[in-house]
Amino acid sequence: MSETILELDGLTKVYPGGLKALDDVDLTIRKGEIFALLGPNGAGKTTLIGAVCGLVRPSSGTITAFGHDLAKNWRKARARIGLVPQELSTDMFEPVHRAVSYSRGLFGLAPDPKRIEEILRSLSLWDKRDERIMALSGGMKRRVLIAKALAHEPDLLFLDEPTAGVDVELRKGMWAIVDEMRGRGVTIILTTHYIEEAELMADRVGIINGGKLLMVDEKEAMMARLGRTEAHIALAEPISEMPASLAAYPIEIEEGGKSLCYRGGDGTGQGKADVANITKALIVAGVDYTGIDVRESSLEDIFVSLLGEEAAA
Ligand SMILES: Nc1ncnc2c1ncn2[C@@H]1O[C@H](COP(=O)(O)OP(=O)(O)OP(=O)(O)O)[C@@H](O)[C@H]1O
Repeated sequence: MSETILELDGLTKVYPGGLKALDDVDLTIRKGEIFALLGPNGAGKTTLIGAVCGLVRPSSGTITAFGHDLAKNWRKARARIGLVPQELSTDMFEPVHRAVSYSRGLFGLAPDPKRIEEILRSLSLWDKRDERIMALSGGMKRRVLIAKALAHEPDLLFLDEPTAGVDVELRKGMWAIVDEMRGRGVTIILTTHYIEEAELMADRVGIINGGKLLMVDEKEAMMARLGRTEAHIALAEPISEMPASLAAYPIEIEEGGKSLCYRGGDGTGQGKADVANITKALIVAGVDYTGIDVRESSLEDIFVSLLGEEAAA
């Protein structure tokens, strides 16, 4: 088990006015992992990041980063944490290079032009280094945000919706950058609406809604535990009754008898095996079919059904 670098214990934030944006959140982040925090709008993701980065004062609970209690020793821990916020709020009039160098200095690190050049080059910003940030495209501005966060060589990096509103190409570029940072041993916590992004990048996933962390698990384990298989079998002739040999399966007659729908399995291949057995049983029962469409559920299906269950509870 690798080293814990961030620990939230009972973290709660109640905003003035009474809104509970974080509700007793416990979370442990391990060195080197990519953790995706998934949640709908207003779930509390940005508040959680803000609490760790010193932008939001927790109402109760503790945050321990790199062994320091943030309430007592904020500066030491904060110097090792980078934040790529959703939007650029300052520096608009500054040239790229100066803004990024300045970010490094903010954390008390000595100037290191070589390192800044390396960062700017890796983000394809070197050619733009003398341009004012305001003159850059949205995608380039986002890269500047990343460059600023990397300038002080953080060990823990927060990416708040890194690819919201960016085109597919830049999104892929961003994933490549995240991958490269992972390779350098940086621990990454990213928030995202794009579940595909979590599915692709994350080692572990946390699902947050209404300030509550509903579930945290290894991505693969979550998908195996909560995943389902859905199969639609189109029949050659409509049927009105299910063959008796299929009674034990989670299967229903749909489309007025024209198709059968199987919803079951456990995300580990059981569903596919069931579907194979069902098709054999259909042949034995003399029910002919013309096509089968099998789909394994995605993290998105799991996410949607978890939120749905919570709303129904
Ligand atoms: N400064 C504030 N004062 C009062 N309420 C706030 C403040 N900041 C956030 N909130 C509220 O707290 C809740 C959580 O907001 P937060 O920004 O953390 O959610 P989020 O998960 O990051 O959402 P999004 O995906 O839309 O960015 C929301 O209901 C929001 O309106």
